[in-house]
Amino acid sequence: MKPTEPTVTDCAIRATGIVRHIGEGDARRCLLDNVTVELYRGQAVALLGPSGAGKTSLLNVLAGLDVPDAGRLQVGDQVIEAGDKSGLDAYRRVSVGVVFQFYNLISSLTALENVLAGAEAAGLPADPDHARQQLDELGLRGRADAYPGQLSGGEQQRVAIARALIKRPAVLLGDEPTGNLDAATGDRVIEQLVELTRTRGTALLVVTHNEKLAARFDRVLHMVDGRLTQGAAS
Ligand SMILES: Nc1ncnc2c1ncn2[C@@H]1O[C@H](COP(=O)(O)OP(=O)(O)OP(=O)(O)O)[C@@H](O)[C@H]1O
Repeated sequence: MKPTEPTVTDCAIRATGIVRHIGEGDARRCLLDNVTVELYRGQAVALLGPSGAGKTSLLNVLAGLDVPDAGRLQVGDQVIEAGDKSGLDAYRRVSVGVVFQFYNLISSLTALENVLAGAEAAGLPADPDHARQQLDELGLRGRADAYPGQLSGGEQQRVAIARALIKRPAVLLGDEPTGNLDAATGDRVIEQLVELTRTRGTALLVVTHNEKLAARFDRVLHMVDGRLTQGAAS
């Protein structure tokens, strides 16, 4: 079931007028050209576009990993202007979870310890019961004490999702989170992500090349040459 039409108060994060360049002098080029986008609580959004369109660049700005040259991020009452480093650090730590194509789990830590590391990075107390519950929610009951090397790709990605969600971020971002998985496993991971988005009221944005997967989302954004061409308004 799709969520009801979002209202302005359902906005989890708003990025306004985001501009990002890279390089100097003649080599300077524009990666993000005045991008404005809103993500809503409980709404799953896919970001499609050709290779080099700027999808990862946008995700990295929304994740607080890259600093834009201009524009602002707004989450709840908090407004972070371009250049506000401490605001961006707090935003990244508290408000955003990110999952990547290659999971980025710490191989010397168990699944449970990886999830606890996600809580600690957000300044939350390490609560093993809560971390176990988070793993259970992702269908990983009984796998908490396994190391990443003992888990399948799909299981590792679900641990990475649990690690990102343990702090209950306002927004969860995925950069090709199924890119390293077979089609059936990728499908199940997306299904779980969309389901969790709805049950928890998190906003979800997933970069994908896969148009079939994109059809599983509530809304699809298209990016070309650093601009959102379709779907930026909900
Ligand atoms: N650090 C960087 N230095 C130089 N160029 C960069 C850098 N990061 C990105 N680019 C360039 O910016 C453009 C946008 O890259 P980006 O990774 O955001 O695109 P994308 O849409 O995610 O592509 P893909 O689908 O292939 O992952 C590309 O032309 C890329 O080569």
